[in-house]
Amino acid sequence: MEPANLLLAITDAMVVQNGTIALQHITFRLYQGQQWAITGEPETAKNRFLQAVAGKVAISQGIIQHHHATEYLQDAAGNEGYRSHHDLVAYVPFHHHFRSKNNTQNFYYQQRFNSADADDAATVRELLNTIQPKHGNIHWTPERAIALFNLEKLADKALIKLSNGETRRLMLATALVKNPALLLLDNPLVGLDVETRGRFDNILQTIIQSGIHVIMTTTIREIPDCVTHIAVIQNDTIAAQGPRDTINLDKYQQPAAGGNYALPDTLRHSISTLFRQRGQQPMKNPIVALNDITVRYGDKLILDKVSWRVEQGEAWALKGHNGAGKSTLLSLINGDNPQAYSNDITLFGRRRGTGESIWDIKKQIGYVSPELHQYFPKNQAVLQVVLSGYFDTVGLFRQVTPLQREAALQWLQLFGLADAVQQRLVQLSPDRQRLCLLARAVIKNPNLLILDEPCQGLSPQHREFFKALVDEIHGASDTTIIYVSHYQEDIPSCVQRSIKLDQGKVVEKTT
Ligand SMILES: Nc1ncnc2c1ncn2[C@@H]1O[C@H](COP(=O)(O)OP(=O)(O)OP(=O)(O)O)[C@@H](O)[C@H]1O
Repeated sequence: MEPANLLLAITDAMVVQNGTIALQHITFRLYQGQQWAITGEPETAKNRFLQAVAGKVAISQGIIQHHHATEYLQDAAGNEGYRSHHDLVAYVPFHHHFRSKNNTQNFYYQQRFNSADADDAATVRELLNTIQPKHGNIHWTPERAIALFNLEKLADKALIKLSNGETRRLMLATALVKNPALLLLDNPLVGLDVETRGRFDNILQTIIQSGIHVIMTTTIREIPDCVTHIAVIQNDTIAAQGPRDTINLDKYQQPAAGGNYALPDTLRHSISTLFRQRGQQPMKNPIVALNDITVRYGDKLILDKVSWRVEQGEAWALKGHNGAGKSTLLSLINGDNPQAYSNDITLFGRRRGTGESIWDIKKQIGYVSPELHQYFPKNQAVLQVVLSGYFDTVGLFRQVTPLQREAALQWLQLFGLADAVQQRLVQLSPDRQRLCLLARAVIKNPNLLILDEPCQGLSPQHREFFKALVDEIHGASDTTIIYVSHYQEDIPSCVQRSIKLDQGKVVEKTT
């Protein structure tokens, strides 16, 4: 007989993915009143842990018992309808799966910037109103969830129009409106700005006080105060678990997270060779010149008289809160926003709207962003994804040369993805998918690298690796860099200039 306060029991579970063991010997108990953080590395294993509890991946050995649902399932006896413990579990994944109103298509990546296309998308409130908890115990109404996540001003906005951070907040609200007993959060702080992260502990407290139990994956640096218990994953199993004050987290911090990561000499050599191999065409300055840029959708002003000049070889941080206008600004530079034509923009020494094609612009730019990651078709092989970076397409539709193929394999090797070359992107965990897209961004040795939250969801080790890589690329070439991050410590040291937006206005510039 299990104790009455045992809510979830996992016993000797194993998860196998693509023929490889992702997790094994997992034994875990969640008791009433406990809130758990699952930390450690790799991201894949943490992610699979949550997915196994959520029932998104099957365990191939062991048992998972949802005792929290016992009463709910017993109540069903004789009742209409099918009941499952899934009704009481809400899982917030890294990526959203919001669909258009007619439910037939996913959004596409530039859709947001073509506002006329957005009519098919439900609004925030409409989406929340469609969620019907299967049980009668409703505390979290759509309005309460909107208030908790500060979504009031966005409530009547189409989902597609939301910024990355706004979307993350909506995903959390969506899960809450399901009124779950168990809330599973996959890296919930990722993509949130400093202010929202500061409020996150209070938000979680409020959720917990309403009777919900939380299990979240997170990095060691970001375990919220209200977490009572910690499990540390190492490789494919739980290396330590227990009450928060009994776990010596220092033991599990990767040394690389200290910020002194140095690329091994062999890697540095490979990078400068890869960059020299292709060379860059001489460029006309300025790389970017924006003059009094204004972007508006309906009566909403998104960018308000923004001026900014970026010269070749400069490295800039683009800062600002969620919804400040950063991605919109970048969409003007990388050719994804039709409002570029009605503004005074010069790119790579040429005024926009003077006969250049979008492809002329894109071929100068290596780009990665949360939106690109979200919408990138994930059924292609990793090698193809990286190779598509040569052609600025989101799929590989052309023949590649043996040299290009060789370079792609080298980049994959550098990014630690050599074992995944033939796998489809979807088979990789989100952090490895991100690495693959980063390799895709750098492969053609672009004149301008636009890195919009490139480290989002990466492990501390991968983050440090990537920062060192950007420094190396910047040192080895005169690549211009625009870098967006909500974490100061994620910005590589070569990035010395910064511009900050607040509600679409430039409020700070450091040159
Ligand atoms: N087509 C559109 N119609 C109306 N509003 C829009 C549209 N596209 C974007 N917005 C709004 O413009 C604002 C700026 O969005 P943007 O994605 O540029 O922000 P951001 O600074 O990149 O935010 P984050 O840090 O969350 O990624 C947001 O409030 C967003 O909801």
